[in-house]
Amino acid sequence: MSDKHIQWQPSNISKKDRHLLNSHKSCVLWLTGLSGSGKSTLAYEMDRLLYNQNVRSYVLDGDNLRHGLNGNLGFSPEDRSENIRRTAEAAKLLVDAGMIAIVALISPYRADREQARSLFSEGEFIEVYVDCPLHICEERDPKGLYMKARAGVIPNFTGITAPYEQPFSPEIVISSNRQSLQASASRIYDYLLVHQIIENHIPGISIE
Ligand SMILES: Nc1ncnc2c1ncn2[C@@H]1O[C@H](COP(=O)(O)OS(=O)(=O)O)[C@@H](OP(=O)(O)O)[C@H]1O
Ligand SMILES: Nc1ncnc2c1ncn2[C@@H]1O[C@H](COP(=O)(O)OP(=O)(O)O)[C@@H](O)[C@H]1O
Repeated sequence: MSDKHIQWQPSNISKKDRHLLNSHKSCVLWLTGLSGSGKSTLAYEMDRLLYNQNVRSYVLDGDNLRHGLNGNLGFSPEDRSENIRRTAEAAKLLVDAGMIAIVALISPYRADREQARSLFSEGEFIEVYVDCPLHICEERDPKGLYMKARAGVIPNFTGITAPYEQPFSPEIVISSNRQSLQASASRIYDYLLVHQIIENHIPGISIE
């Protein structure tokens, strides 16, 4: 809650000025989906793709944020809401700084995602549903967490003992069990081009 004695300090440089400097617009790519659906893999692939096209981007990954900014939060519905609120505020700062913020959070509740969306202007919040059937995520189990959740070692595990609410109308749907990683990244890249958030840039430094 903001205090009535705290005033907003305006900047001399607008978001539009930063877009001019960067030669691209800014937005948030909000990747939501089950654990193991491929959010982090896709987020970092997008980051590399954008970097190689001279586009400023940065990944806010749930696991990483829970080591610092969100380190005091657990997995109750209230803590997940707070996790999403803080991450959305951090993404808003990156968008204000002229960057493409790539958020990879399970963000299982629709209401929390809608709250996050409400912080942004029209067209700035791009919800990407990383769709993957639970049984495939469980087969992948890249961190062995589903096994622990089934064994009762991890409580409130999304998809097993806690809910995941699918988005009703995400801007982009990725089926990570049917599309390759490269095809998924290209799909998002094309969305950014079509919506004139980025243009085809002259490639700069290349990261393999
Ligand atoms: N109970 C429970 N449920 C779901 N996930 C769990 C849980 N406990 C730990 N983990 C690990 O934490 C990562 C999810 O963190 P998020 O910040 O993305 O979650 S949330 O958006 O607040 O729901 C998640 O990362 P991803 O697998 O990358 O999604 C897990 O590695
Ligand atoms: N098309 C795909 N897109 C993303 N990940 C994929 C794909 N196919 C297989 N995978 C694998 O699925 C796993 C997804 O793990 P991760 O990216 O950590 O998911 P999440 O961040 O959603 O928990 C990785 O081991 C990745 O290699």
